[in-house]
Amino acid sequence: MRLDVFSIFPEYLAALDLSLVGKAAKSGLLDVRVHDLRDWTHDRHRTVDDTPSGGGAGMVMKPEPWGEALDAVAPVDGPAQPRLIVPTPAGRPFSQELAYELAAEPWLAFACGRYEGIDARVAEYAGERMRVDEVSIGDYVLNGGEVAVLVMVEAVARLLPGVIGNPESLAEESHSGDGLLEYPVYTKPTSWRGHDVPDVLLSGNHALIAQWRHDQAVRRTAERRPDLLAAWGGVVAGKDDAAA
Ligand SMILES: CC(C)N1CCN(Cc2ccc(Cn3ccc4ccc(-c5n[nH]c(N)c5C#N)cc43)cc2)CC1
Repeated sequence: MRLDVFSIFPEYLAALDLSLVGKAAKSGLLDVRVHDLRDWTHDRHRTVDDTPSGGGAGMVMKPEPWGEALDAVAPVDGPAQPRLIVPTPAGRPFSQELAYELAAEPWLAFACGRYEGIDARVAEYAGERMRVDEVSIGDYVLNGGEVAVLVMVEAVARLLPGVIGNPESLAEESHSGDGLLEYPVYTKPTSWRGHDVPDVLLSGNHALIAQWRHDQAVRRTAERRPDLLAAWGGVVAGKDDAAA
């Protein structure tokens, strides 16, 4: 997979050189290219913003640098086009489902806006030749799209074959698989500062362990994400499961 990221703070994306995404890039599973949007400005101040049409607070990102950047990186007459992801508070919710969908794409491009956002004509223009998704990572306000891109790239990259060591763990995660939050995890020592690993996990009885983990997942989901529990609609083994 090829990933292009456009930002006026390219150093913000240095985190993509680290850990899981960094290893995937070094191994050739990912081709990550970060671009400074100001490379497509032509004035002395490398201007990327201007006042909002119609008035209002703040500044809006000018369309010209974006148009030139997209044309340079994904030429109109090129052999392929990326799927363009534009983080915005007004976007469709990012989800594990969308992460899986994006993980199947050969080429993604991310447009990191700043100020009050990007001139709307940029998405319109790009939409004439590539799929454009305006996406939000949650109902809270950030100052720009870079953090959202780091979130989405990590969520997508870890789904790519060969990126994480144990693909089986993907099936048991929250927001994947059975729709429940995952159960609490423990490791050694079995007793730590007066807190013990639950006995069932030391029993060696895999059926009991599986049931306990399921019950814990249902309880956690009921406590923290009742909306997921409703969607899950699964059979709760005992009436006390969710309350246990
Ligand atoms: C009335 C008028 C003055 N208000 C002006 C502020 N408007 C909302 C507003 C607020 C902040 C920003 C800053 N910003 C610039 C690019 C950008 C990309 C993503 C996000 C972002 N925030 N939260 C998320 N989940 C995001 C994602 N994904 C934020 C971004 C952009 C836009 C609401 C209207």
